[in-house]
Amino acid sequence: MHAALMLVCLDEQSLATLRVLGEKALYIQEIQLIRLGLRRPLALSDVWQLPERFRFSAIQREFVYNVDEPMFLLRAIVRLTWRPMIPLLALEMLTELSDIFQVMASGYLFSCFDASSDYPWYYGYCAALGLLVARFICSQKVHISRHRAVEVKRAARAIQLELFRLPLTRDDQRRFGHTRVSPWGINNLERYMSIALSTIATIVGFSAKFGALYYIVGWLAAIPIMSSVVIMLARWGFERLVGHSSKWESNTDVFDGNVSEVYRGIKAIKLFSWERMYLDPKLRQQAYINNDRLPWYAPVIHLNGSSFTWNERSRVPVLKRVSLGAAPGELVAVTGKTGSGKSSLLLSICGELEMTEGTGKVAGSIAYLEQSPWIMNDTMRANVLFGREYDAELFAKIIHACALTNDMARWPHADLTVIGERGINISGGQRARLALARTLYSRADIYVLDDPLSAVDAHVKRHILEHVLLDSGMLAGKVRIITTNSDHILPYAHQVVTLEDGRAAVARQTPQEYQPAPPTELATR
Ligand SMILES: Nc1ncnc2c1ncn2[C@@H]1O[C@H](COP(=O)(O)OP(=O)(O)OP(=O)(O)O)[C@@H](O)[C@H]1O
Repeated sequence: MHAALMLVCLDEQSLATLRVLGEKALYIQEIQLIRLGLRRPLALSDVWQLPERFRFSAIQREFVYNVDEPMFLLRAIVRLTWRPMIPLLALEMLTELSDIFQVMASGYLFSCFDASSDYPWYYGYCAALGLLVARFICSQKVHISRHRAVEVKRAARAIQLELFRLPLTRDDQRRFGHTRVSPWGINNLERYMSIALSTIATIVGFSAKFGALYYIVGWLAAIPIMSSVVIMLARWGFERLVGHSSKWESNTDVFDGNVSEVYRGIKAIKLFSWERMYLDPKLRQQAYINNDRLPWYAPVIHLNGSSFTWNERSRVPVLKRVSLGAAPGELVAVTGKTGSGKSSLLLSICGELEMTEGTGKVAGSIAYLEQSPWIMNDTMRANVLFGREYDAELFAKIIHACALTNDMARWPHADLTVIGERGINISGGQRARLALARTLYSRADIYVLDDPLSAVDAHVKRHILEHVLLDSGMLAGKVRIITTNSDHILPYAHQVVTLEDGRAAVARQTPQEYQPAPPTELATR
């Protein structure tokens, strides 16, 4: 039965697929893989290939994403499911008919035992054989619906992953969040699809049964159908009567749903070997650029009445009941007297301090710039890259933004000059800008910068404000939390957090537009 199911459901690759399935049944591929693994380390290409229609390329061909088309999702579902669903529905119909045939065959079989019956001798054998075959077909009902569930899962996963991936590959403004499909709808796609398809299967099954019964008993066939409808209505009414779940229950449902959604997504990527496609560096780069197009994945900071302590034992809070939120594109300036807890607030956001009270959420990758940055005994370039891949264009952009171009020109080997303990000495200002460049190169979602301008002179300060920190700079669109002991940055911030004895007063404001100073030769310190 399984082989029959595979044969009718698979496309032109069915024979190859069946061979693979046969090998799988005998564990031939696993044994070969183990033997290969004993000889040398395994690579991704050593793992056996999936059948063609399960491959990502096949799914991409079937699925054409178009946000302008209102029925695109329905169309995608139909395109992805109709081919395997038709034979499955036909088989479901066959099982329903076998149900009826079973009753009829039993009737014939019993009548053969009647001494007065004038049926020929082989009639009973045929009825018994028919009964056996009908019972076998009926017993396959569960496998057919399981097969349907697998098909639904595959189609739903493919659509979900494409809905997530495709907007990342686009440069235009067709955002994921702008589709007509809500995130909740996408998360529950599999459930909706399986409800819709089982409804279709039920209708098909009912029709088949009704047709067969009508053929045998005429309009009396309507009685079981009517009773099924009455039972369904009664069940629906009963569920409405007692099924009002509490808000807590529904919130738990949403939470559970989201967590299992994440697990299912990971499983699907692994199961269908789609990692390679997701590891495409171009896609990752685009995902980084378009990150703000995904509103529910956007990096955020949200502290609600949160207290933090340095000392896990005494739990004396250094920050008391801080409430603070920051969204992408916001610059938050943190100010206060020395020792008021500015650095502690930044480290709390980085997750370094223990939260003793309240709630807190920080979503997104964080780049942290400490007050006294550490410089490696290595080249200037290595100090900026910090183990990351060299991107000449980005590197040059960052060097200019951090006002390091002139310094680099004066060093004997430019960016390959060795600096640090045994290299040339660099000033405090150069050290600060080098560390800032390293922070920028990390390309994080959230930038947590502890007094980045404290060691640089007024000219350089203006340059960095304009080219890096403010809305005109490289970090525009990012969450920026910056501590400062001077007033330079405050007018340009979206929020000003004033700390006093660990308590935070948060003031929202409309940031002033930065007026760039006329270009001058940058002095370095
Ligand atoms: N690593 C640490 N371990 C224990 N306590 C610390 C630590 N760092 C800071 N503190 C304490 O936390 C409190 C706030 O210090 P924090 O460095 O956050 O202040 P600040 O406002 O950043 O000061 P400054 O402007 O001088 O940098 C101080 O009482 C300090 O002693």
